[in-house]
Amino acid sequence: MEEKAKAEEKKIGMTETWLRKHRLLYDGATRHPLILSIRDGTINIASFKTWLAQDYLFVRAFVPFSASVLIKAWKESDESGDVEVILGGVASLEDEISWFKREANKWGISLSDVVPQQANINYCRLLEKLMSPEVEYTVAITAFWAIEAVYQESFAHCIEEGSKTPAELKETCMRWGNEGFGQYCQSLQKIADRRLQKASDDELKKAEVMLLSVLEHEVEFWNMSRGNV
Ligand SMILES: Cc1ncc(CN)c(N)n1
Repeated sequence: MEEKAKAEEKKIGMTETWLRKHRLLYDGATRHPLILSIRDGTINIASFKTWLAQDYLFVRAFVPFSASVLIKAWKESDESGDVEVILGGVASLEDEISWFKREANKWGISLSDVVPQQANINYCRLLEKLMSPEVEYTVAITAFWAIEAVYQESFAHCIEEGSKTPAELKETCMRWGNEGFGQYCQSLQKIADRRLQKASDDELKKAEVMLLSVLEHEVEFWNMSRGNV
């Protein structure tokens, strides 16, 4: 039976079907040693600072990518509600960038001196490719959901009961691990599932390959902090 029919039979979306199929890679992205070290309190602060500085640069590139998804939703979506959901995400990025600046200041990081590492350059390149008008909305929204979901799952794990996350890192974990962000990710997942249900086989293949690419880039992104271990 083809995957789409299997998903329908099990009453789960295509994204969940893919996450089950690629569990190992998804766990690699959401249960990375950096995340586990935050959760168990053994984090090396230099690793955290590397992640923070690199992620600031990533988020700056994530702004135009998010805007490009918004444009695709406006042009291609069959449901007007998609625009509101994505707009909410775009709007929150201004606050996120301000937060990065404050947080960097707190840790004595000069953001203007941060040089992007190769994994970051590669990931930002992927975002740029996704911004192309040739990339279908279905593929772009799948990537958008996956990028946000990895952070949500990762940081939510650090604030679950029993975690020993250091007090000074709790705010960072709350930023992506909070319930509101979780609901936003679920809304994105619903949009992606709705689009994938109607997608052609060719689009489905492209979206699945894109999901794998996002997960691989996320793992590489976390790995940058290993230079400090
Ligand atoms: C690498 C990365 N991936 C995802 C997110 C969440 N927007 C982020 N800030 N940085």
